[in-house]
Amino acid sequence: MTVTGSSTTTAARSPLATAHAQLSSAIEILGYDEGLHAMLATPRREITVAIPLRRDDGSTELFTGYRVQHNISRGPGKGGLRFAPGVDPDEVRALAMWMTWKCAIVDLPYGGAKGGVTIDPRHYSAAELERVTRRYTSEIMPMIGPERDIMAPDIGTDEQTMAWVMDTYSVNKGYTIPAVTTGKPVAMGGSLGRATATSRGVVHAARAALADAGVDLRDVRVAVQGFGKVGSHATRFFAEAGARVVAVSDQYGGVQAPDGLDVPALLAHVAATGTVVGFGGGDPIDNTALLALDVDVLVPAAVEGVLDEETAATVKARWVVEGANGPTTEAGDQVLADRGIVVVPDILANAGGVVVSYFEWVQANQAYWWTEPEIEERLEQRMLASYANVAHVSRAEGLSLRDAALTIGVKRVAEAHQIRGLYP
Ligand SMILES: NC(=O)C1=CN([C@@H]2O[C@H](COP(=O)(O)OP(=O)(O)OC[C@H]3O[C@@H](n4cnc5c(N)ncnc54)[C@H](OP(=O)(O)O)[C@@H]3O)[C@@H](O)[C@H]2O)C=CC1
Ligand SMILES: O=C(O)CCC(=O)C(=O)O
Repeated sequence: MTVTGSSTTTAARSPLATAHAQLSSAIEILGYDEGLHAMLATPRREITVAIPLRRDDGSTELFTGYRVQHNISRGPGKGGLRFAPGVDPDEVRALAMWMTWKCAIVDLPYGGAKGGVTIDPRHYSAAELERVTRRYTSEIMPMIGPERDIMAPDIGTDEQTMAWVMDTYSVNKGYTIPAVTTGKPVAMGGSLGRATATSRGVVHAARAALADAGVDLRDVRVAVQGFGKVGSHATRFFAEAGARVVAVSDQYGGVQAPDGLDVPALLAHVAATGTVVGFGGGDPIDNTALLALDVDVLVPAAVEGVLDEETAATVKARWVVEGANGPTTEAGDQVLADRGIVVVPDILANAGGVVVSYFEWVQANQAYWWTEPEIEERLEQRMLASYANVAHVSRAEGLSLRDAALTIGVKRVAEAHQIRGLYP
């Protein structure tokens, strides 16, 4: 297949190579032809923008930003904005493609999109990050909007970033348009429950997968890689549900305690120091060793590609529940499958965030706000129903959970194309 607009010569471990391999697998299972394959593999629209920054010290730096709308057949583009030093166009394309399948799997009226800026936010002041965010937003303005493409936080961005995007967009339009972003502060149109939604969804998905094997969450040991917005709340919810969280990490390193970490004390340590490293209630562990710990459930909740052919061979967990997007490479996936390890895939396991983003968008469009119990209940229903559907297809068709989820998502998107008359 020749795919225009995206590199097919990406290194075997790149997120885009992984995303393309996953799509190819779904296309083969579904028996779709090469024309449809090429269309589903190719982003509908992309923009690359230059972002000059006047630094606080008066010097100037230039950054590059991207927004990719992978698919918009089921509705507007939807997906996060990432600030990280490794952001490149192919990574954003992969992340946008995963958003398309994810939104379709949990049956949201959205396509898939993603954005990124190649910047390490740890090295810039809040005022500098605000200027970068506003310039990025101004540059991509023609592509976004509540009916076109709706942004949310991802790695290196947060609710403050979404407030700046929303304000920049609104000021340019001349009136307040809260529905252009989700994951905003609750005080200005954000939804209750969005900040914790991805993590709650991860725990719902883990609980459902364990239940399929007759295992209770209270009887498992969990390791979580990544202690940001997804990993930190997931750690808390696993512990609150009675699981024993025995290891966590961030990009500086990790901490383990075989009898279980004291999670409230760990959260207090991170609030005080900004890292899990140095927590007195455990021993140091590095990120690679964490993946190989003797646990029941492993939750990669940091970056892509950490479970490759080599590291997957060291995993001792029975379940890998993907909080991060794309943590497992194609080769890593095969190794895990060969070893009988159940992978609850990212496009299902971490969909809780976009589900509550959808709730936030609906609330903003109606200017009517739901209660937290309403949101939590609807999130749980959506996650469990989506998991049940994926598990059913997996059993009925003899597919891995990833292939089952992919075929559901890809099929729904292909059907939208066919019904709208865009294909054939
Ligand atoms: N936020 C959301 O709602 C959603 C996020 N996701 C995905 O979840 C993952 C995490 O996102 P999020 O929590 O929002 O991002 P954050 O920026 O809040 O946190 C990222 C975490 O990963 C750690 N990290 C970064 N690089 C590495 C590394 N090389 N090894 C180990 N840890 C590392 C960071 O460490 P440090 O704290 O030291 O910087 C931080 O703890 C991403 O894959 C994202 O796409 C998926 C769905 C929704
Ligand atoms: O909440 C959203 O809109 C998207 C979150 C996101 O970027 C993701 O699910 O990967």
